[in-house]
Amino acid sequence: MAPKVLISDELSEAAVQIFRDRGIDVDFMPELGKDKEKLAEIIGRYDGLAIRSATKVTPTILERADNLKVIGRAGIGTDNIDKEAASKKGVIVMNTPFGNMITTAEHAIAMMFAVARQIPEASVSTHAGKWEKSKFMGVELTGKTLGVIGAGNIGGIVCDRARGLKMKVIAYDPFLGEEKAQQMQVEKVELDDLLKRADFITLHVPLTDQTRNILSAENLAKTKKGVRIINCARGGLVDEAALAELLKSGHVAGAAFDVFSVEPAKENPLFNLPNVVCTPHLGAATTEAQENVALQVAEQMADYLLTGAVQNALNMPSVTAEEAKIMGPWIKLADYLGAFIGQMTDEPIKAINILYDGYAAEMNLAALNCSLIAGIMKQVNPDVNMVSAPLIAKERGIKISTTNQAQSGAFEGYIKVTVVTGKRERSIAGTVFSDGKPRFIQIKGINIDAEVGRHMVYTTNEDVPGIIGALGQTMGANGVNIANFTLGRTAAKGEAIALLYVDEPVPGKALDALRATGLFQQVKSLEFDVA
Ligand SMILES: NC(=O)C1=CN([C@@H]2O[C@H](COP(=O)(O)OP(=O)(O)OC[C@H]3O[C@@H](n4cnc5c(N)ncnc54)[C@H](O)[C@@H]3O)[C@@H](O)[C@H]2O)C=CC1
Ligand SMILES: O=C(O)C(=O)COP(=O)(O)O
Repeated sequence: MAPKVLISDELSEAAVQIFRDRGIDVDFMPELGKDKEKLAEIIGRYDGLAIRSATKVTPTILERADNLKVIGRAGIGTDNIDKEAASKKGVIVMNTPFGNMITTAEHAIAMMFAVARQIPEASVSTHAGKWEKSKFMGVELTGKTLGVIGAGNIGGIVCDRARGLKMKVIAYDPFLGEEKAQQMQVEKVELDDLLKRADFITLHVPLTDQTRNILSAENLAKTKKGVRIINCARGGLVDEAALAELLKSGHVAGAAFDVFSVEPAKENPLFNLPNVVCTPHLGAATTEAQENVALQVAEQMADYLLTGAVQNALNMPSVTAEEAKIMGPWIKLADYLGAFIGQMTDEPIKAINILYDGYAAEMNLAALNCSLIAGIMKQVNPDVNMVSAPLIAKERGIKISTTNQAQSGAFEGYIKVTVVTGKRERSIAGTVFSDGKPRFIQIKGINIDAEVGRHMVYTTNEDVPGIIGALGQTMGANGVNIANFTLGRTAAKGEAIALLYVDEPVPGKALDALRATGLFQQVKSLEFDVA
C-alpha cells in the first residue's frame, strides 16, 4: 500500500505534486495546523506529516500518531515539534536548513531599513494625505554598528549584506570560530560587549533552553541608548514587555519584529507603539523560498518513506539513497545481531561494544549503530526503532562504544557486538555475503555459518555423540518440523552450539523437553524479523 502523507500547513502546492509523482497518497489540509483536536483525531492514518510553523506537534498529537514515521518541516525552526517525544515514538524529524535562509536574511535587512527610516508609519501617514515630512527623521546605516546574535546560515548572510551596506558588523555566537569570523570579516564579541556597542541588534538564533529570553530585561538594560532591535528569528528570544517599557522611555529607539512569543499574535506589548514595525512571521514568505522548502521537504520525506534514505534529520544520522541501497543488508544484519543478543540477554545491559571490521568499517556507522541498538532494545520494548533506540539506551544508562579496524580475517568485513551485563559478556559476529544475505559467523567465539531464519532454536552443549539425534527426536516428538540446522564447535569434545531452523515458533513444551534431556547447557528459541 502506498504511504500516506498529511500536509497540515500552508505549503506550496508544489509539494503535493511531488508526493503524487512519487506514488505517495497525500491529503492537503492546511486548516489543520490551527485545529489540534482534528489533527489528533486523524494523525493515526498517516505515515508522514509535512508542516510549517503553524502546526504544533505536541506529545498529545504524537501519542495518537501510531503509523507516523516522519515529520517534515518545510523551513528551518523546529521548536514547534516536541523532538524528544517524536524520537521516543521513533518518528524522524527533518527540516530544510537552507531553502529559506536568503529570504529570511533579506527580511531582516528590510526590517532594519524599515525601522531606521520609519517607512511603515510614513507610508500610512502619506496614504492619509498628511505629508508629515519633518516627523519621520531617520538614521543612516552606513558606519553604524550592527550586532548579530547567532551567526549561522541566516546570521551569516545578514553579516554579508550589512557589510555591503558599509556597516561595522560584530557578532555574538559561542560556536563561531575565530577563523570563520575572520573569513566573514566580522568581529567576534561577547554578548555584553555587543549589547554595549551595537546601534542595531538583530537576532538569528534558534529558540532553545539556552537562547530563550536571551534579550531579557537585564540584558536589554545593557544596550546603548538609541538602539534599534530586529527579531526575525523566534518569539521568546526577547522579553517583549521589558522592550515595550524601554521603547516608551526612549532608551530603545525602535524595534522591528517578525516573530512573537505567542503566534498568531492577536495582542502583544509591542503593538501600537511608535516606531515598532511588525510583520506576521513573514521571514520565509517569498515565492522562491516557499517553492524551495516545499520541494525539498517533499523529496526528503518521499525518499525516506520509499527508500529509507535520510537527509537533514535532526534525530537520526543521514543515509543517502545510495547508502540506503548498499547498506540495506548490513542494516538488516546489524538488526539481526542486536535481536540475537537481545533475546539471549535477560539481565540489565551495562554496555554494548560494537566492532566494525574491513568493509563494514567504511560504511555509515552511525546508521548501523542505530539499527543494532534498535535490534537489542526491541526485545524489551517492541515499539523501539532506529530513531528511538539510542535515546532509550541512553536513558537506561547503557554505555555504547564502537571500534573500527582494517580487514583482519577471511571476511571482507564483519560486525561483532559484545553485550556486557553484571554477570557476563556475550558476543556474536555476522557478515553479508555477496548474495546480499546476512549471516551469523561467530557465536561465543565459535565459528559458524548460519543464515538467519524467522523461527530458530539455539542450543549449547558439550560436543559428545548423540546430540543431533536427541535434538531431532525431541523436536519430532513435540510436533516441531526442523527445516535445517547448523552446527559449530570449539574443538572435538569441546563446547558446541547448534542453530535449528523451524517452520513455526517453537512451543514451550518442546523447549522444556530438550532441557529435560540434560544434554544441553542452554536452550533458547529465537525469532527474527525475516520477510
Ligand atoms: N522569521 C522566519 O520566518 C524565519 C525564522 N527562522 C529562525 O532563524 C533561526 C536561525 O536559522 P539559521 O541561521 O538557519 O540557523 P543556524 O543553525 O544556521 O544558525 C543558528 C546560529 O545560532 C548560534 N547559536 C546557538 N545557540 C546560541 C546562543 N546561545 N547564543 C548565540 N548564538 C547561538 C549557532 O551557533 C548558529 O551559528 C531558526 O532557528 C529559526 O528559528 C528561520 C527561517 C525563517
Ligand atoms: O523556517 C522557519 O524557521 C520559519 O520560521 C518559517 O516559518 P513558516 O514556514 O513561514 O511558518
